[in-house]
Amino acid sequence: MTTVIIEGLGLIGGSLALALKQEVADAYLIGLDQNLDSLRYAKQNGVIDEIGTNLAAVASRADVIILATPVKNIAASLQQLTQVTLKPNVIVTDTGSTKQTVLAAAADLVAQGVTVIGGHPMAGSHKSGVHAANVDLFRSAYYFLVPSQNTAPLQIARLQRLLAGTNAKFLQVAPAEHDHIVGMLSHVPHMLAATLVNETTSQFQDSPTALRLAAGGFRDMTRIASSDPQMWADILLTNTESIQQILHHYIADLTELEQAMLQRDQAALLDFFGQAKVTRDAINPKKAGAIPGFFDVFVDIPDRTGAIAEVTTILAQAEIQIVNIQILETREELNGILQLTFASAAAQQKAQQLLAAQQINILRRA
Ligand SMILES: NC(=O)C1=CN([C@@H]2O[C@H](COP(=O)(O)OP(=O)(O)OC[C@H]3O[C@@H](n4cnc5c(N)ncnc54)[C@H](O)[C@@H]3O)[C@@H](O)[C@H]2O)C=CC1
Ligand SMILES: O=C(O)C(=O)Cc1ccc(O)cc1
Repeated sequence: MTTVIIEGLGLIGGSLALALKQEVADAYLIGLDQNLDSLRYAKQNGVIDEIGTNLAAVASRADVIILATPVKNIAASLQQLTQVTLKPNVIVTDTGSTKQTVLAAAADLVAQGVTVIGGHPMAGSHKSGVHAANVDLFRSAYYFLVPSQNTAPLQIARLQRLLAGTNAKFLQVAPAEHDHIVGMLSHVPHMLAATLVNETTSQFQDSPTALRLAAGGFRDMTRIASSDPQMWADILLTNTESIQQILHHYIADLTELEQAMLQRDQAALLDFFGQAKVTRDAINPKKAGAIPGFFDVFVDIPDRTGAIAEVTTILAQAEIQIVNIQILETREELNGILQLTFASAAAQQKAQQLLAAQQINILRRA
């Protein structure tokens, strides 16, 4: 039996639990969470086998311990584990979005000879909680592994085998390198998304309905502003240095752009937007592994009762799982657009074929 403890049964912990169960035949999962409803839901739905009381009480039984709470709590749990006698071969890993803080908090545990391998799956969602957990969440996404000093390569290979059910692509990096990469690709973009929403709300204070006019670009850029505030506060407080450096570059870039505009420097403006377009066009949106790694189908929905149910029934009958469903109100007087998100390219393609066969109008994009 492989006993796995997962602390934090939210979106990420819950999805990892499902992937582990699928891959590791003898896995026995003990779940811990401050939210009792999540624990009960996880037990009732077979996500875990046992509800744990507290980490210190169950840790000595574990072959693997996965910490999947917000980052500050991960650091606290790593400290807590120094007070427990763990199995000699145990692997302690986490899913936190920042790694220098986590690995620094693990130093005492590592000094005791415990294997600590930081982890960070680069897939997720703006949704949270165990109800949003999905066995396919990490498929084809990158999954950073950040070993501590002196980690035995055999232990890294063992962890990768245990996590093989995620179907993720593992990538080993050092803590500082990790924090800089995700600072650029994830943390600062989240700050910009939230700033866009807050600044716009504040400027539209006297016309609260103006936000409804937001077109596709604003919606695309701000989806991630719906993410969990606690998680993002922790991320900023634990990757401060990398984020500050990146922000300095952004401020300089925006100032330069402002100057080019004020000086009517058309060549500089064309160069600025041209460079961005060339790079953005080269990112293949269908290529998995980017954040968030989702596969969308956009459907034209006539404004009549039951139209959405027709679409979802066709997909349900074919047992195609919809990861997310959203009505886009980009064209208010016309038909609505239904955005259906699937977990894989195969599911996306099958859905497209089935809907088209039923004369449902598939749009190339929203
Ligand atoms: N949401 C995302 O897209 C991604 C998140 N991560 C990281 O994974 C970790 C978990 O994130 P999510 O699953 O999205 O969050 P979540 O909010 O869905 O789940 C976190 C879970 O931890 C529990 N929890 C919070 N504080 C606790 C404490 N002190 N003791 C016990 N349980 C506690 C909560 O009740 C919740 O069930 C975070 O460190 C986050 O930075 C990593 C990759 C992607
Ligand atoms: O939803 C999105 O686009 C994300 O950016 C998901 C995400 C959030 C936090 C991470 O540490 C990694 C991935």
